[in-house]
Amino acid sequence: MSKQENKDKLSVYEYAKSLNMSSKEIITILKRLNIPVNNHMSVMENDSVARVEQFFKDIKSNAAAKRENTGRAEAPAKSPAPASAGGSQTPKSSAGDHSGQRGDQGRNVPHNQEQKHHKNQQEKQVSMNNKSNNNSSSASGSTQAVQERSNRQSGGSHMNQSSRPQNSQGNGQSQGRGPQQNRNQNQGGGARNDASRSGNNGARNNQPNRGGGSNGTGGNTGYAGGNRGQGGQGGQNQGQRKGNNNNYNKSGKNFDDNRQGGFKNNNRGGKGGRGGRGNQNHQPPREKIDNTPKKIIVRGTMTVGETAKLLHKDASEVIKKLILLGVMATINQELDIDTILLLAGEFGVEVEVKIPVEDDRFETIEEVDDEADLKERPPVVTIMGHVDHGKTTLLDAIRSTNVTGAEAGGITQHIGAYQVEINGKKITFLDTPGHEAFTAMRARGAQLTDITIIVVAADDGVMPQTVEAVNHAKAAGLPIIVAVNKIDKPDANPDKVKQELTEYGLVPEEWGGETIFVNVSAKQKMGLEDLLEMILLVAEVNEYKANPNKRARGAVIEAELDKSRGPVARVLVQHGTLKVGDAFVAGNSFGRVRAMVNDKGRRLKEAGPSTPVEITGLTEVPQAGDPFMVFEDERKARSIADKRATAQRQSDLGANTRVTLDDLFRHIKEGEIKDLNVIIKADVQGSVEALKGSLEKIEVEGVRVKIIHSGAGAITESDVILAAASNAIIIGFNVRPDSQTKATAEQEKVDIRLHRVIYNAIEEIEQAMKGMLDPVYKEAVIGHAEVRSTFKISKVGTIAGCMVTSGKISRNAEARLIRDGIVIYEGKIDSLKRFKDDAKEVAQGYECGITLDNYNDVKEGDVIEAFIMETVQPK
Ligand SMILES: Nc1nc2c(ncn2[C@@H]2O[C@H](COP(=O)(O)OP(=O)(O)OP(=O)(O)O)[C@@H](O)[C@H]2O)c(=O)[nH]1
Repeated sequence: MSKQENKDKLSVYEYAKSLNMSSKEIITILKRLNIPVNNHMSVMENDSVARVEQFFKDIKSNAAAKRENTGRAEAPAKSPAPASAGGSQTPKSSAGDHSGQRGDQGRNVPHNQEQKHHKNQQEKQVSMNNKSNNNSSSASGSTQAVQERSNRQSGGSHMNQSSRPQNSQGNGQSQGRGPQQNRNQNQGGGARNDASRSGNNGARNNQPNRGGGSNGTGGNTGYAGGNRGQGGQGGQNQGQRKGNNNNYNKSGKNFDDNRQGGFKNNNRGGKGGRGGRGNQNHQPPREKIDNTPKKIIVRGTMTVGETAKLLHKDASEVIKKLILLGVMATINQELDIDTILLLAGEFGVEVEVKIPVEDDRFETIEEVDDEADLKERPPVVTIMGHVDHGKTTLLDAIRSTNVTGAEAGGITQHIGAYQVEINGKKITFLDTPGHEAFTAMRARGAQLTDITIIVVAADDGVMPQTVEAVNHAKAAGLPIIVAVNKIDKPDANPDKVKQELTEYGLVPEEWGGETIFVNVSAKQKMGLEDLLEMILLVAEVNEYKANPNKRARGAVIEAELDKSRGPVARVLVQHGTLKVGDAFVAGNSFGRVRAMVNDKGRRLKEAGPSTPVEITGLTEVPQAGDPFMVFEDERKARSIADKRATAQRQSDLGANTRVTLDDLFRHIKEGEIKDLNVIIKADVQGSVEALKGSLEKIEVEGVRVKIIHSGAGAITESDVILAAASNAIIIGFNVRPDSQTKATAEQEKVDIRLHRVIYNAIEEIEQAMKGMLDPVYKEAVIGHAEVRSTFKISKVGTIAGCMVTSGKISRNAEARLIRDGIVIYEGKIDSLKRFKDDAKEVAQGYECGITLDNYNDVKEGDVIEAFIMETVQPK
């Protein structure tokens, strides 16, 4: 607890995270305690923390007292064996961790497996405490603090049964720990750190997954968890959270492993006593013969009433149990699966969770493999850079010089990517150079690339698209290697390139930075080996790995309809191994791999991670960037493809999933957004810098503005694609998108905000982040007219002879004059005439004369955009 106080003030979110709970749960508790709280970003005052802690304690002690009573009443003569005393459950496999653990402490048995479990247990405890216990040493005092806290949350509760009889035996847990146990504690801590760095803690630790309970990080079982004293339940619940992924991966077998299997395995942890390991030899005999089922199957959330029915209990009995678990519920209240698991555990009922995995959204299935199953794989590289700086030449040069001996002479085939070999290691190059293609793929959800090479011509230096490429690579969070090309040219100046790139955060290693620069000449084939070696170096540092021993998944690089072979897809296998005969889904199409050819034109039977292959056997042509995955049979693949097609149709019609300023606050409130990604385009660099500087200073409740790209010039399609891929909004200052860009933005649902006053742009963002943006008016462009000629008439000014090219121009609309994508005037239309007559409006395809209010510098080729301000229904 004292550690808690030492902490700097945390937000609800951070606090919840430190307890492995959700913000929602903490907010519920705060509300229940009448502590004012707004959302997950609200600050947790020390007092609030203390009260929440107290709340946990109260619940815990209530539960302990209650259990003690029940324990006495139900099993007075129970064996002191720790696990069996814990009420109804003696965990089987996964629960074995907990029970074994308790046993360990008492017995100090240096049994390997049990130690492992023990370690896992510690890991979990520590990881739950990651805020406060980083410094916690092996001293059992601090251990106790750690445990105490973890106990409050979830599985830890079973450790905490100090009030229970069996603990008299197992009290070594935290106080009487022998040296060996202390060491374990340390190991646990260390492991936790590792794991959490990888963002993967539970999963990694879970490796054998036998100990679902202690391994799972799903301590997020809610404050209710504090009550559950039963190890088995704890195990059950936590394991289930993560078990989903782990089971999938570790099995090494394919299909079903991501489904209920995961739950099922872990659930056994919740089962009372059946098959308990070794020393947990006796299961407490059921005291009363009742009709409580041994096992229930849960397929999703249920109301209290439904749960009670399933458990063959009275609703009142269930509600009572829930109160003890810290959940105030009415009969019609929905219970989430975690709570149902807890509840069932309280009644000693095993739960099998059968949540239909959304196979149709298979790209979202996260797979976490056992470290042991991961094998090194070739890095996947994309080449980007300014036009004519030599991307294609470089790709060709690498390809032609680095084919392996055996393959030399083979006919190379364009399959969207190719592999070269150097020093016995392979590198995969995607051979559609350019950041647009790269980001377009990313926008479709395909993250194919590991490393980007930015090609800069040494005689030309950093150009606009070089900067774009750098920003696109950075937005994707990828390592960058700079290939300074054309060094054979007499006017080549590689140092200038280095100098220029420092401005964009790419500082060469020799200047103290971290970016690798390699001088090459694609044309003369100089420096290519260096470049490849540097790629391998980056790959080595980043340890790109994949598990080849599972069903394949990856993404479509490109696809087309071949006259003789039907739909052909070129895919990059990213995980697993793709085999001829595999049934698969690619995007919304499906098929069975009929034939598979590599980039050398050779037929393959199998293709492992990072291998590009061309496959035939599809029913339709998928799109570049579509995810693909292998399924157990064609029937399944067909049904998934169908579902995906339907879902896509619906989402095409449906809501906008991209962030917009109008719904930004909602995203922030729901914790979906940590950074507001922004792309800035302005007429001059000065304005870009000014906007950048001001926007970067904005911070509202921990959410910051992150400028992912900026530049002077019109808003381009590439900007829109980057925004779509990075969930960004675009701010245009005195610039406009052209019509094609606008159409793409509409299609991709990218929010473009155009301003002429910097202050307004900043204020708009700030207000949106605070949820105060309530746009009453929104601009609606009604038409465009192109200036075909101009006439100067004294006293009137310059009349623009125009052709209305889209929509209409209305006399009372507002107008802006655009020259080369840049807004040079914004104001009112002064007069609108058809021939000599005043006109109210002029439609597309008609000529008209326009004068602008107080503005005469109109030139041929300018575009007049007419717009009106419309009221917007507040969302
Ligand atoms: N001297 C010299 N010329 C080169 C070198 N690399 C490429 N070039 C030339 O530069 C021109 C452009 O090369 P590309 O490979 O087409 O450039 P790119 O970046 O792929 O161009 P886009 O596909 O249009 O974006 C060609 O005429 C090449 O022959 C080099 O190392 N030295």
